[in-house]
Amino acid sequence: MDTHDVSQVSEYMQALQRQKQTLQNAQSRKGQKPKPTKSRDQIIMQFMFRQMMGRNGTVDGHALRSSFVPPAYYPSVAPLSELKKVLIKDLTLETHHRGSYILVRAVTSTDRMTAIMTVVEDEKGNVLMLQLYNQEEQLATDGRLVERTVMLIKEPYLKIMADGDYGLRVDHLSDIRFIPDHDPLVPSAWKGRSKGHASAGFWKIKGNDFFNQAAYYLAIDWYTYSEALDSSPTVEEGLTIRLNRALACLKTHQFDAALCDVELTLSNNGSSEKALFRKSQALYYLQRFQESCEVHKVLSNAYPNNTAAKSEFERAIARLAEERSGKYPFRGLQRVATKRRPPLLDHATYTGPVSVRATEFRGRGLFTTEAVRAGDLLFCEKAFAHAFHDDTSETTNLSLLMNTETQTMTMGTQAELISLIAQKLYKNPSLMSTFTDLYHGSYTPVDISEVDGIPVVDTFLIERTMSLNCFGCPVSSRASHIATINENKAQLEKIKKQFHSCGIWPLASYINHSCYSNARRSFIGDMMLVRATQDLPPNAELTFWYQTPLKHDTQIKPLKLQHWGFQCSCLICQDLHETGGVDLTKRRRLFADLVKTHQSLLRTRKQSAGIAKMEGILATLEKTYRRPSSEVPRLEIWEAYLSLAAVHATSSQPGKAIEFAFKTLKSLGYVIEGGQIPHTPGRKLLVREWGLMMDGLVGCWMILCRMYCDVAPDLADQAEDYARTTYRICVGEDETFGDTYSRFSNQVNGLIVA
Ligand SMILES: C[S@@+](CC[C@H](N)C(=O)[O-])C[C@H]1O[C@@H](n2cnc3c(N)ncnc32)[C@H](O)[C@@H]1O
Repeated sequence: MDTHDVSQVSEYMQALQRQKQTLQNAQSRKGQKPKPTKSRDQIIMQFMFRQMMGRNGTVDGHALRSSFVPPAYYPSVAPLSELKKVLIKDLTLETHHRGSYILVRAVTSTDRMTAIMTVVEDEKGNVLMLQLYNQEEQLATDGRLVERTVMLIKEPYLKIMADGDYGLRVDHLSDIRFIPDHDPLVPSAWKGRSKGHASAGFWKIKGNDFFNQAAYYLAIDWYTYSEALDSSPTVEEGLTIRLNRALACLKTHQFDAALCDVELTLSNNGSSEKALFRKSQALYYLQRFQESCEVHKVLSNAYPNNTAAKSEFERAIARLAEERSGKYPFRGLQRVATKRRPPLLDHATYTGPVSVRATEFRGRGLFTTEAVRAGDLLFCEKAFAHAFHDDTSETTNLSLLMNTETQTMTMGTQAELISLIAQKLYKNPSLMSTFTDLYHGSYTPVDISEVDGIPVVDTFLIERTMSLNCFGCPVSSRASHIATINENKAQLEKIKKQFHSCGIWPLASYINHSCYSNARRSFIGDMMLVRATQDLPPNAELTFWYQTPLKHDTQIKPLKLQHWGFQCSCLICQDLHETGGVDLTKRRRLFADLVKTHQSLLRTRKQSAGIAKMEGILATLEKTYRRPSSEVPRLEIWEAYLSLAAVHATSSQPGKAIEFAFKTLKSLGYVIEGGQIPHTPGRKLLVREWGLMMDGLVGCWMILCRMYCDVAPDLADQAEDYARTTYRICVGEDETFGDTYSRFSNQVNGLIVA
């Protein structure tokens, strides 16, 4: 949704076709034995040369990676004890070697492209390229994967790589294990100097050394040896080691594991200060704020002088309050979102009056649980995962993600988002169902969630789910709103690029699409806010746009929603479908004429002829609609009306300006009572029914407010209130309304920021 889909762009379609051809060629060799054309030394030299030479193509001056999603295959769900060891010579091309595992050792350092790459050898000294997908970047830098690291790959997949060489490709995090030196699986020829019988204290000190060097994964390994080996730690030592490991787990975002370690410590010593503190932290980062506060309560009673714990307690209390009330310090959120990179905000999810239920025809949907008013906050959700693209930075994480099976291509941070989700689930399996419950089309996942005590994470399930549920997002909807209103091309272009950032918001993912939507999403950093755009009764199904219908310069035609496998059947789409060919052709012609006349009106000083022409076209265009606008909004004409309202406001014609502002609102389905000129004092301005929500409507209400100041002052505040509500819906909050709009602005639409 709002991602940069380039599936229909010919330049990229060719790349997709080429990739398909490469795959087909590779498939034709499936099952064959590889015929190596390069010696071990040549493969290693070539890899090191590429490491030195650097990267591939650029887009808009930025390096662009291509990321190909291979044909989907399942992660290994077999316990290691059931797998048979094989060597490189036993592998065949384009084959998933089910029932086997291979043990390899890195013979080079790593290189980071779309995957982390290294050359590996088996026990016979034969070598292959190894491509590890979806791993966190630190894997290549924090000491976990260096020359001589031993790895076990379950059910290995040997493929022909893009350059024709052979490589082991690992897409699923749970298919690879990094094997410590002391492990019995490591062949004696590869073992370093054995430290197998050192004391628990020795292992702990080694772990602490790594911890102090911020090599947290290695620290965890050493702490773990001290438990696993026969080093007979004392009870005291065992508890300390667990506590240290819990801290290293917190540092590496393995909150489930941290909880597990502290729980064990607390079962021995229920009042351990460190264990309580670490527990409260793990719960906080798992967003279990209520539980975190409960642990903090115990902690603060037992250790009232722990100042660090006190401030963390305050933080947890603030999150709990947000979670319960939906009240946020929005101005502060906006400030942090524009400064922090990536713009990840430390705030809680608020779930308002909504719940997920089955719909009649479109799977599950999100419904109101009570009556809500236009502008009400339905929920404010922290991203489950968020991949940020910083357009101002020299380095980039942009990639072209291509899936030949689903024929889709997106330009942006989707490839990174897949990796982030995979890592999060692998590290915290307690969060698995939040993501895997989301809609994933026809993909059938494996039904095993854990093997040998390790979570099974299916990258292809993540990819399918991500592609159907991912939202493109700006850093702040306020910035996009301002750029839209200013029609600042350069800024709009920049904002559009920011939609290369994307994320997953699970609750929002249950909202189905309708062009005639009744809810709207906005973003502040990685928080998505969804507000009602209409007054809604209880049990109303919420809908928003997957794509904005009829954006500037687009044709009158239904949205392309094939990617999600449905056609919109809302009233607008039904009406478009039912409108006869003659009327539609006429509407298209008139619309094109309107856009042209509008553009020349903006360029000329002598506006009267242009205004008259536009009014004439609009009057004829109105006749091509069969149903009243209160039933079916008229998406093609509201902008022209708004423009005319602005023109009349500029030339101090309040009557005309108010008339066209009302026509703008009416064309979008609004039903308004009162407010017409001449005004009867005491008669209120009331939106009886809200129509479609557009950014431009804030300015429309501000035009009304300013005109009323002259001709019906008692209505000015009401119009401004509607402007504020409209702003709140579009931007997410209204704390910054006064910083953005004013009735005393130089611009007729009230905007006061450039
Ligand atoms: C992001 S999910 C929305 C939640 C989904 N309905 C569920 O059951 O989880 C997107 C999928 O919902 C369905 N969907 C959304 N809007 C729809 C609509 N207007 N008509 C039919 N199906 C729709 C499509 O299957 C689409 O691929």
